[in-house]
Amino acid sequence: MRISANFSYSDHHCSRPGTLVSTRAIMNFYKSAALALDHLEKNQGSVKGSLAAAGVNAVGGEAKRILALIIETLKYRPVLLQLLTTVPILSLEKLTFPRKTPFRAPSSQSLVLVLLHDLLFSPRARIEASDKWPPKPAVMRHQARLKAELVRIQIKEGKGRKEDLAKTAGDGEAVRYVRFNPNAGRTLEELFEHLTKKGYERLEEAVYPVPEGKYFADPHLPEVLFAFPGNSNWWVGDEWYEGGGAILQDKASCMPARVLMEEWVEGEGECLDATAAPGNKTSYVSALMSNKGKLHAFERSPNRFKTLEKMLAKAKCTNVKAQRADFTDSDPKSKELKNVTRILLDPSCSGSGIVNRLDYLVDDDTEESDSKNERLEKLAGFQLQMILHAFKFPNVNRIVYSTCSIHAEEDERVVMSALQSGIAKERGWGLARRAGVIPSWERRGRPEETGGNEDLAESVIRCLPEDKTNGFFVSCFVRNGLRPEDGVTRDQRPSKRPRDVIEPVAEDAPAEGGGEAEAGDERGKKLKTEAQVERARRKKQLQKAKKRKTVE
Ligand SMILES: C[S@@+](CC[C@H](N)C(=O)[O-])C[C@H]1O[C@@H](n2cnc3c(N)ncnc32)[C@H](O)[C@@H]1O
Repeated sequence: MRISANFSYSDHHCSRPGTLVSTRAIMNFYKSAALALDHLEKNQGSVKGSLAAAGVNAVGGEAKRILALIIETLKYRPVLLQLLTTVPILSLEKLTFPRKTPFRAPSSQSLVLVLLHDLLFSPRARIEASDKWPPKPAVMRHQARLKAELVRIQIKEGKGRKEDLAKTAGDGEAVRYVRFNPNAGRTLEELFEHLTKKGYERLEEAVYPVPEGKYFADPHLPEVLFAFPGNSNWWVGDEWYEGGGAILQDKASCMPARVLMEEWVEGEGECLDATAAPGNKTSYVSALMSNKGKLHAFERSPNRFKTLEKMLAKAKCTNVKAQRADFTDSDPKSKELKNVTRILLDPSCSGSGIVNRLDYLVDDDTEESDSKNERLEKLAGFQLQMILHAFKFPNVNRIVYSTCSIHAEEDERVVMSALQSGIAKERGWGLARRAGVIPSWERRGRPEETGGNEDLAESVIRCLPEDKTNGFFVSCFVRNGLRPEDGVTRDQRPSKRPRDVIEPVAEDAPAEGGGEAEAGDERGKKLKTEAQVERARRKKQLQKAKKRKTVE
C-alpha cells in the first residue's frame, strides 16, 4: 500500500504560496485528525469514512491534508507510542493533555500523536501551529529528549533512516507465542532444557522485538506463555510440539481461559466451553483445571468438531467431554449440565482483530457499508443470544465472553445489551471488576461505549496489534457484579446509551460469520441489540429527510 501525500500541511507560518490559513484553522486541523484517529481506534473502517463519522466537516484540500496526516500518523503509530512510554508527555503535561477530555474533543493521546508525527516525521519537521496554542509548547518542551530517543530506537532497530520505522504489513507477527501445556505430562523445567539444547537463551525480561535466538516469559501470563522472535520455527517437527506440550497460541487468545479460571478451586463444579473448535482455549481451561473434574465442550460445525477432537487428543486433555451440538440447544437445567459453574463463550465473530495490515484504512467507503454493518448486526444478535442462553444456567457464577473483533458492535455493545436484558437483571448478572480481569493489562474498554461508565469500561480488556497480539476483546460476567446503573462516572453525555434489549422480534434467525444459521431457544426470532435499534432509527430518519428533499 502506498499513500500519496504530495502536499504540505500549510498555514501562515510555512504555507503554500499564496495561502493564508488562520491559527484557529490549524488547531482544528490537528484536532480533526486526532478526532478521526479516535474514531478509527474504536471502530476501524476506512480513513475517509472516519472523518465524516467523527463529525469532521472538511472538504477539498483541507480534507486531503487531514487524511494524509492521519495516514502518516498511523504508519508511525507503533514508534510514536513507544516514544510516549519513554518520554511520557501525557503525564508530564497533564494540564494540557488531561486523561479525560470533554465531549467532542479528541483524546489527548491522539492529539499528541498527530503533533509528534509532524514534529518528528513531516518533511518540515515542525508543528504547524502558533506558539500560543498550548499543545505546541507542551510538546516542544520535550523536543530534545524525543529526538534523542528516536535516534536510539532507530539504532536499536537497525534502521538507516527514521522513515524506515514506518509500520509495514506483518509487523504484528514480530512475536510468536508458545503456550506450555502441562497436560502433556512434562514439566516446564524440561521445556526450558529442551529449548537450551535447541540453542535458545531465556531472557529474564521482555525485550521487543524479541532478539534472535532468545525467548522470555510473557509479562502477563508468565507461567505458561513464552515469546519468541517472529521468524522462529523451532517447533516444526519438534517432539514438544508434536506431543502437545508446546502449543502455538496468540497471547490474546490465552486471556479468556485465564480470566475464566480466576480463583478456581478443585471441586467447585464443572466448566463448559460453548464454542470450542479448534480447541486452543478448551485445552488451556483443561490445563487450568489440572486435567481433573469435567469440562464440557460444545461445537456445532461437524468439520470443526473433528479438528477439536484431534486437538484435544494431541493436547492430552482427558477431562473434556466434547459434543457436536449447538450450545443454544442445550438444557441448562439438565442433569448433565446443572453442575456447571463456569462458561467460556468465544463465539464466531467478524475476525476484524486478526487483520494485521493497514490496507483497510484506505479502502474507499462507498460501501462502508450497509452490508458490513448488516453483517455486524447479525453477528451481534447471535453473540447476544449466546450470552443470554449462558445466563440461564442455574449454578453458573462466571461467564467469559470474548471475540477476536475490534468492533464495538461485537464487543462492548453486546456486553451492554446483555447487561440490560431482563434475565441479567433478574439473576444479578454484572461485570467482574478490573481486579479480577488481568488488571495489569493496560488497554481496557471504551467508556463511550459503556454509557460513560468508566468502571464498566475498565472491567473489560481490549487488545490491538500494537500490543503485540491480535485484536481481541474479553469480558467477564459474574453474579452481583458491576451493572450499568452502578454509577456513571464520566462527565459526558453518552454517545450511545444502551437501551433494553428488544426481545423478541419475529424475523428469521440471524446468520453468523461462517454463513451458518444461528438458532437458539428463541427459535426463528431475532434479538436486537441497542446498536441495531439505533441504526434502524437513523436509517428511517435518513429516508424521511431524503423524501422531504425530493418534495422540496
Ligand atoms: C471463534 S471460534 C472458537 C475458537 C475457540 N474458542 C478456540 O480458541 O480455539 C467459534 C466456534 O464456535 C462454533 N459455534 C458457533 N455457534 C455455535 C453454537 N451455537 N454452538 C456451538 N458452537 C458454535 C463455530 O463453529 C466455531 O468453531
